[in-house]
Amino acid sequence: MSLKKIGADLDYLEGLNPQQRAAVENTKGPVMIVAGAGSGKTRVITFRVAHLIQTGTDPFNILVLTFTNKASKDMRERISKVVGSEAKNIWMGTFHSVFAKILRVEAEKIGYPSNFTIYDTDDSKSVIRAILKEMQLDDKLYAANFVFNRISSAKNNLISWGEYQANDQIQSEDIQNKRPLLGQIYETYAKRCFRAGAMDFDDLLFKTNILLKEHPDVLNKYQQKFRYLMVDEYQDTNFSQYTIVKKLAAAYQNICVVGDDAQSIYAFRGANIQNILNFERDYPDLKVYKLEQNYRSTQNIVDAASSIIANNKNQLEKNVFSDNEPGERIKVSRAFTDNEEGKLVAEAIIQERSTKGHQYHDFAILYRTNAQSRAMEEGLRKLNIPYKIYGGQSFYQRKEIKDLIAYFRLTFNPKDEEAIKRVINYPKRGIGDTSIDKIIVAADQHGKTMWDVISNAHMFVDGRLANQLNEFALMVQSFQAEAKKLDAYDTALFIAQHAGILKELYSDDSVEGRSRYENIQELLNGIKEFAEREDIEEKGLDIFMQDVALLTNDDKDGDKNKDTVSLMTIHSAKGLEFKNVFIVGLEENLFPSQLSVNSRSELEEERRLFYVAITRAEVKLTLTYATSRYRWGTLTNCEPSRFINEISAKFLELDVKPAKSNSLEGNFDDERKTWSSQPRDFFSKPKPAGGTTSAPAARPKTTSLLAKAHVPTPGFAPSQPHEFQNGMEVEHEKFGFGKIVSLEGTMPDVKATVFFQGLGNKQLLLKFAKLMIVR
Ligand SMILES: Nc1ncnc2c1ncn2[C@@H]1O[C@H](COP(=O)(O)OP(=O)(O)OP(=O)(O)O)[C@@H](O)[C@H]1O
Ligand SMILES: [Mg+2]
Repeated sequence: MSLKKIGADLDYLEGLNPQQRAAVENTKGPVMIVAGAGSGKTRVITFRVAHLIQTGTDPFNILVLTFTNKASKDMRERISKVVGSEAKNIWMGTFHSVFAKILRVEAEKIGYPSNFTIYDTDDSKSVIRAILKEMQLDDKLYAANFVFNRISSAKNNLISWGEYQANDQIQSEDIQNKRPLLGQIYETYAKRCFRAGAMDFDDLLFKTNILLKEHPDVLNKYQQKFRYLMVDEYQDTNFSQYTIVKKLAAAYQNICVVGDDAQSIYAFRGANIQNILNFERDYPDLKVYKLEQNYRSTQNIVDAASSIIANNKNQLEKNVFSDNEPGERIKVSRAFTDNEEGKLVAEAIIQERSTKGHQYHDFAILYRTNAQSRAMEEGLRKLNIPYKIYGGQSFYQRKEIKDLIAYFRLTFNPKDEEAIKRVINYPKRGIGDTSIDKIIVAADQHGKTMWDVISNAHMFVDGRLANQLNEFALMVQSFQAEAKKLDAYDTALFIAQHAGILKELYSDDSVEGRSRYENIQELLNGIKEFAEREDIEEKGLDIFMQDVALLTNDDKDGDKNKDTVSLMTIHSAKGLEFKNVFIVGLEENLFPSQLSVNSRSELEEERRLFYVAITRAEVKLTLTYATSRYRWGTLTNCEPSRFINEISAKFLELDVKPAKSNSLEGNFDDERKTWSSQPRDFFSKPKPAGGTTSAPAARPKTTSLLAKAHVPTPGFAPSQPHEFQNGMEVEHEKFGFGKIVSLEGTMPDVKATVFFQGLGNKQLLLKFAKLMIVR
């Protein structure tokens, strides 16, 4: 055991049970903890790092890999409470952010500029679409999404394009699937990215593997540097990540991984449970610690979670118990529509908050898909409940933000072809698609990059186009010159002004235009904050840009201290905990998702997702479902999820208000508020599977009233006449309340002109606008 630093305080060890403490103090050699949710795995890593530092390890020698940026930020904060400011020197972050940082230092060794661009998923798909167009391939057979996933999965399994093409099994698979050209597309894609000095997300790991494999000196350097490695959420690592960890740990073998196979929810992205099993094989000296006590949740929640996961065949055996109070039963609530579900959750939050003394930040609403947040938001807004949505469309994914960032990217990496394509004609400068095609053809013909052609335009194209390109090149060069002199904020402002973006957005005084302008201001404010930070020395825009492609909404802390309800998908809730949790949309074909119900392995993954969701709750858990909901523009009948049925009845309390027309009611014992004599049949529905209809059988007699108050009218189902009329008062998700001025066209393309207070007339296509009738 390592020596205690003189005077170091080791009191924190008191906050650990004997198994946790052993795992914390045993810092040498390989350690693995596979244990259930809430058993303190993350706590062990946190305390272990603190302990290493308190007993004399240099924080620069510690590498901790977490699943989200937020997780690493929280962990660092907790460690700093024990070790003070030394905590900032720990290498800690997601795989992507840590290895992007290392690649910036080492990029030239593998032929990349150190200021390489990180292509996000949109950029990658745009490159793929361009390639498909050039190769004149059927974009249904070779859908960009499909091709992207195929390339991604090859990279995550460390298969280069050369190996892909040479692998007989892969080739025959592709031929069988009538897509024999995937290998060639992969090759062109990889070369295109390389020519643009760009790496996609998967490259950050794939190229790290290449770097460590081909440069033993670099491998050795990082093995010496990272003498202690720790990985949280190890069950969700893919092969590429597994290999990096294995290589780095090879010299000292001080590696500690923690995870829970029952929470593996990223198989669709290549995560491989095999990595847990391999670990035992890789390190024969492995010490395995068992954590069995759940400290997070009430007994009811823990036992219900165990009863759910027991339905999965494939799992490692674990015991879990809670010493906390038995707690309340899990509440199951039914709504008739998704909008009513939102209302019901909002009302429950108000009530729970006043009866339990919880604050808004103690509540989380978890859903399977981002689209479900709309109904929740509406419910919360109506009761003035403050909330924050995590994930979803990131601030950094908005068009105007990406446009300005593309100018920044171009400034530091003029080879970046996706950035060129994005802004060469934005704001408009008369360089249209035909001109862009000319640039690409010239670049291909001469083996040059697009930037070579643009910056020497007169050598490659003639006349007017050459002049326009020359002007564009001079502008970018002026940005480069300013970036050398100015700090991040002044450079960014200079670019926003001189590229014409600020003026373009300022002159658009529509609601959307104004909000885009505000978003640009918000980005500039963020850059200003960065430039004014005192804890960093280099304040150039290039430094700010390094991580920007990896940032998500959740990393913006604007409202960190606000007391808000959290809304997020279950995938983003991993590792988190809240006193009071709502899991909404527990319906067949939504959760479990429609695509998963035909295969055991996918259904088991959905069940693990449900297990993750349940185990986020500390004291109170509510499950909700709607009997009808709008999906893809039509009202759809929904059945309660099979997952509710899988929870043993003794853990549940049903709150399904009497509704004579609903077949569920017959089984519900209203007085005892519990299961009837045939609990397990309770949710097995005799009704036909969720077909689409405008008058679902399960809806209550009050349908017409509800329709006026909450339900989007089924008017925009293509085959039906709509219910809108001139003069009707309606509500729009974004524009608020308005009045229909006129209606034109026939279904499904009826266009409504609606007058909104303060905004004037707006034309909306009924089939997309999701207008609700108020009166
Ligand atoms: N020995 C302990 N004493 C008191 N509280 C503890 C102890 N161990 C863990 N906890 C608390 O229990 C909760 C769950 O711990 P933690 O988040 O580390 O679990 P986990 O195993 O990482 O969960 P998950 O699988 O969901 O990521 C946290 O609030 C943590 O502070
Ligand atoms: Mg954890």
